[in-house]
Amino acid sequence: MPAKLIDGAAIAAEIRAEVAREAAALREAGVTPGLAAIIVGDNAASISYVSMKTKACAEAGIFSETFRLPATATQDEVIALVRQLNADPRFHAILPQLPLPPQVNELAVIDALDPAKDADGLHPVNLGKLLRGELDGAIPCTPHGVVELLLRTGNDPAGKHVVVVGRSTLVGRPLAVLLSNKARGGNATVTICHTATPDLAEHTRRADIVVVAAGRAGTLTKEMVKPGAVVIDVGVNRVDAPDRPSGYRLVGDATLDVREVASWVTPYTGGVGPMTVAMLLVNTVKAARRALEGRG
Ligand SMILES: Nc1nc(=O)c2c([nH]1)NC[C@@H]1CN(c3ccc(C(=O)N[C@@H](CCC(=O)O)C(=O)O)cc3)C=[N+]21
Repeated sequence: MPAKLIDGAAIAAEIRAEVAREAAALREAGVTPGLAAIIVGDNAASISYVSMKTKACAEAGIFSETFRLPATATQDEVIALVRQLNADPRFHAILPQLPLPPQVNELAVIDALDPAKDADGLHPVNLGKLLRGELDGAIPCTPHGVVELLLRTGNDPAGKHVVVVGRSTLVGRPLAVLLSNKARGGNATVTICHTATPDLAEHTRRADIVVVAAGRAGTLTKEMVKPGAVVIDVGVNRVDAPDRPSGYRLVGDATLDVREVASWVTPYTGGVGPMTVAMLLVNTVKAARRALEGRG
């Protein structure tokens, strides 16, 4: 039986509707949740992603504004903008869209954020809280979205063996922490691998759930998946497609044939991507709630 496709777009819409109800309650209490997005330069993908995010904010009743700096902006200029937004009470969350130009150190920009306004959950204070199992702060959006996809398709990771392929600070490592925490969405047995792991297939074949977040097409193939396992594909890779007007198409880190053996898989689009956006909105209303309750 072919795998069922996980409808990330539908689950994300469900979460955005929950966020909209929370945003309405916050407005009722006198606080309009606000998100500030920062784009440095003219990267077309960044502009498109941020416009998806601000559109999602508008639909959920979250105020948002995008701040643009030229591609030549210095690190000090970016940090000055972050500090200005840290002090601006209209914004409860700040999103410096990545990647930043080479002259700007991304970690330095993230470190300059008020941890209470960290939309992505990437500030060291929030990553540290995550490691301590304190989940009241911002949680990295893509890992959080992966956990919600599992929970909301009846694939609670508790008691399962999850193999995460990819060790990035953005996805793989925070995901492994979330899955192993003693909390909702956690209690799994977690193995972290990467593309240089010897005998990667030996590990992935033992998994009840495989999450591929390696950033390389073809990382996970059918032979590497246990029959009936769940496959979550976080990868976004461009491959040449001369037949397309754009000249490329997007594929994940898993090959399509994993669908012949898995029980559930995420599609290349409409899977994890829309969840990343939904969880950004979750972090924004959580930050507004903390500010309202004086926990900011
Ligand atoms: N500070 C920061 N935070 C981020 O969360 C962040 C970032 N920088 N930089 C770039 C990556 C990428 N990212 C995506 C969000 C949504 C989709 C998404 O919804 N994709 C659609 C397809 C959209 C398309 O066709 O391009 C889908 O999967 O169905 C994908 C990728 C967030 N990122």
